[in-house]
Amino acid sequence: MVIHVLYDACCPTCLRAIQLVTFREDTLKAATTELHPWPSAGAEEVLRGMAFGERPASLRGRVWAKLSSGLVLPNCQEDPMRLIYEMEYMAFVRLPTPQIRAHVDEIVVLPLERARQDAKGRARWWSSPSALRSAARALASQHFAVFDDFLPEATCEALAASARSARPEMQRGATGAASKATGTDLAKVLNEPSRGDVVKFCDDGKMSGCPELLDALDALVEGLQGCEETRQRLRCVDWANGAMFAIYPGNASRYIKHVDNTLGTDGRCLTAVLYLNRDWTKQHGGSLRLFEPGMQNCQVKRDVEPIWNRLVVFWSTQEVPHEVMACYKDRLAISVWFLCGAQSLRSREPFTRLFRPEKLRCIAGRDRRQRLLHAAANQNEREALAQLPLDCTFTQQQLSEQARIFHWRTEEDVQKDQDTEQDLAIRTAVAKALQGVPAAEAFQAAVPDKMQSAKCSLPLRFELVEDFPLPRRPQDDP
Ligand SMILES: O=C(O)CCC(=O)C(=O)O
Ligand SMILES: [Fe+2]
Repeated sequence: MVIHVLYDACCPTCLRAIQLVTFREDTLKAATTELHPWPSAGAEEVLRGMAFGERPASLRGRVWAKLSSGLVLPNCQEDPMRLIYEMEYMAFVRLPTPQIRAHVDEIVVLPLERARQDAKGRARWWSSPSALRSAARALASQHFAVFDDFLPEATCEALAASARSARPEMQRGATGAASKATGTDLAKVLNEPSRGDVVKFCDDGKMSGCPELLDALDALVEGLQGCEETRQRLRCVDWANGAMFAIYPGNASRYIKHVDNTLGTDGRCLTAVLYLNRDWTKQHGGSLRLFEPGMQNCQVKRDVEPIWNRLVVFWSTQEVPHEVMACYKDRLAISVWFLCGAQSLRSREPFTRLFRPEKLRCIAGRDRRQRLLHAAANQNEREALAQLPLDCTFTQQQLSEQARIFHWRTEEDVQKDQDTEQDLAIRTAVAKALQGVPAAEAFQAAVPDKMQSAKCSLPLRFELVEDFPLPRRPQDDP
């Protein structure tokens, strides 16, 4: 299980990228890659193993990698950190120990499973007070909850049929980078192997099965709002976007580890995903992998298989980094995000979406105006909100005014606040190494002591945190 890396051995840019990879491999103290200079017999062998569509026309000036899942990462010479991310993942990822597994099952899986069985096939079994309480406890303590048999069978069938008929219109799912890219950059970002699904948003909620799905999800969220453990957190969660139909089309497609609401500014509070895959087995891959809190955390909390009529809900925050593991068969998922009005008021994009009823609906038939006012932090904000039309596009002048009243912050400002000194140091070091400074030297200067002996196993790509507590390997457990 290694990453096969093919590179043009005569290209200086490729060689610098490979130097960085070699440096990281040494400091990881784990064999994660096999390097194949091109041209060579070894490189030809790896190329022969690639499906026709994945094979580069030529490796001149290029670094390509083939991951152990079979997925191909093209053009790593442009961004070697993508490859280093994969190496770090292999070296650091820790599967749940039997103890973690038992603990998570005890809190999250078993209570809801018991409630489901006790309900003996009753529709909306999850809406009983005791089931809701179990779900609220699971969310509060482990940040996620799983519900099997969530919808009536006929609704699932309708949704699956909707997905099949929408498939020709589905487009590659976008990662955060897409919002900043334009033109050819955008095309590149949308062809990323980091996210391989095709998606379609059902904004008007009219696709067959959608009204029933949204109605059930609203009822669930409303139920959770009545539970002590989740009441405060869901206090201003009155909003939801249209359902996103997503198909991962096999071929080792996946969605790498991420947090939905990365900066905690886009308004998303709770993620709900319904899976509609019959006869799904382990061989098909495609589990939703949930990690312990913090993007740098490599400890897996639980893998959830995307089986027919299973709903998983989790916080959209840094508490739940997650990924979709490589899929080897079509995998259908429908996601809906529930948003917090109070958070949405604090920055421009989320704010303006509150005034676009065709993009963002108020859940459970609630009154838009009333929920807007409820989200306000003070009288001044309430007065401003009371005057705005509920469906409006803002002029520049209006936007400046709202920015002042609601103290909007830009993503860049928030990102800067969240960047640690080490993040900056690493970015600088990587840039230097790519300009030709020997990697050891670049990192020595930029991250003094951090890359030395005992601490050298820290992830580069994730935040470098002082004394980062590396989860223990399962076999280290007493
Ligand atoms: O399909 C899934 O299991 C989760 C997808 C996901 O993480 C996302 O679209 O943000
Ligand atoms: Fe996600």
